[in-house]
Amino acid sequence: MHLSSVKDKTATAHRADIAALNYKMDSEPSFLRTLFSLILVSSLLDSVLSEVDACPDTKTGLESLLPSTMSIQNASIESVYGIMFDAGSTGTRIHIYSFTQKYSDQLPELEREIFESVKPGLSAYADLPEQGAETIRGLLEVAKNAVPSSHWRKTPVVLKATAGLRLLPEKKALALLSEVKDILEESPFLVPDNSVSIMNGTYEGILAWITVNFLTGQLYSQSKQTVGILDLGGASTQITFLPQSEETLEQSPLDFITSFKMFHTTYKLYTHSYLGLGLKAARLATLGALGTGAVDKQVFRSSCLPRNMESMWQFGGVSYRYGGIENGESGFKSCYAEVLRVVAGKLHRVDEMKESTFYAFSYYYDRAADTNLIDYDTGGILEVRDFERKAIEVTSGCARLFYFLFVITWKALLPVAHSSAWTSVTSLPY
Ligand SMILES: Nc1nc2c(ncn2[C@@H]2O[C@H](COP(=O)(O)OP(=O)(O)O)[C@@H](O)[C@H]2O)c(=O)[nH]1
Ligand SMILES: [Ca+2]
Repeated sequence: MHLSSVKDKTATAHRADIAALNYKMDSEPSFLRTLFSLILVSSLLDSVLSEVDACPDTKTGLESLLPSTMSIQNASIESVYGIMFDAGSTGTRIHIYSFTQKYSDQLPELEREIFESVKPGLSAYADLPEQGAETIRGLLEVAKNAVPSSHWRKTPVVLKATAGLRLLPEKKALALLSEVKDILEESPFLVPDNSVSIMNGTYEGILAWITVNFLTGQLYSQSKQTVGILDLGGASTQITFLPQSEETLEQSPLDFITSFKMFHTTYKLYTHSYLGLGLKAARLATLGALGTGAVDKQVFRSSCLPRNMESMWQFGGVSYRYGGIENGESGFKSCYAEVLRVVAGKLHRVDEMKESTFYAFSYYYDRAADTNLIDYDTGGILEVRDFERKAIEVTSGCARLFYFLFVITWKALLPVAHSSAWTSVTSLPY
């Protein structure tokens, strides 16, 4: 099964009837923008999120994650606003949404989204929580300009952190969140209880799956041919799909299967977030630099890099020197073996994925576009083996820094590393 995919390059706001939820990819080319918005808006509803339980066979209130619940606390027939921070491992992004509700008995429509981002992410300020929280203050200024002052006090603001903070020692993560909460509370916006937290990896996967499948029309179609999702972030990677085979349900680890009820249907999803196997965290592990902190003058070497290459790289607020192995091995084969050691024993593979269709985004998209596997503007359809082919190509070519990044991207696909699996690479535009 093929799916076309698009990348919405329009940075400008568009009108999208998210209430109707009847997007078809052909008829709504900018649906991907809406897609990410939905994930985030769903997350705005913290009370709802707290009902989602990752335990197997738990019925949840996920119906209420749908836009029908977006008439949050400040609903009226005028515009309503919501502010969502996505505190990712590589950057913090603010999404400011406005909705309109023409008639009080109708659902609100997404009218506009304003987006801004800063780098690095909060986790880079693990030892400087106040400074980290200041990055939020800057983004809140954008929100103050976007939301009319008459609406500030009724506009909820929520921050969800992902894998960067999950990887930090709890004390440091909590210190950051507490500073951030203080900054939000100093702002003129509405700060609901529990508005600043770390989102668990299972929610992250489920929300992305729900959103993609709503927007592709699968959840309310008769056939319910849902698609899986693959999200490759900086510090974690999520895979979520609806198993068709009993074998998958029976043979998967218990905590990979999550049940929830939505629209009178119970979904049993396979979902897992691999913490530490995001693109950047996996690269650190391959370099042997994970958890070493700032090591002065040490150069972390890998056969994934050209022999004579040496450079600096930053992740999570730490600078690393890294380079190739002079007079040593270099190239795809040895690089592959190195990366294999990092993922060995950590990945769960399921046979039925061979036949499945996935939507892949984040670094899957970025790297595929960077290496011309897909068009940056329109996305494309790929098979896992296309990533592999490209990895071989760039590692055996001239000294391209890319290739290190690339092999990891490909390895990170291993949860679905059956080369016949179709992957529709899509982008969630900024
Ligand atoms: N298109 C788009 N991509 C995003 C957005 N936010 C994050 N990304 C992508 O996510 C990747 C970075 O992951 P990040 O969220 O920082 O790390 P995580 O905490 O491990 O999920 C990059 O590929 C980004 O391009 C967004 O709002 N839109
Ligand atoms: Ca992310």
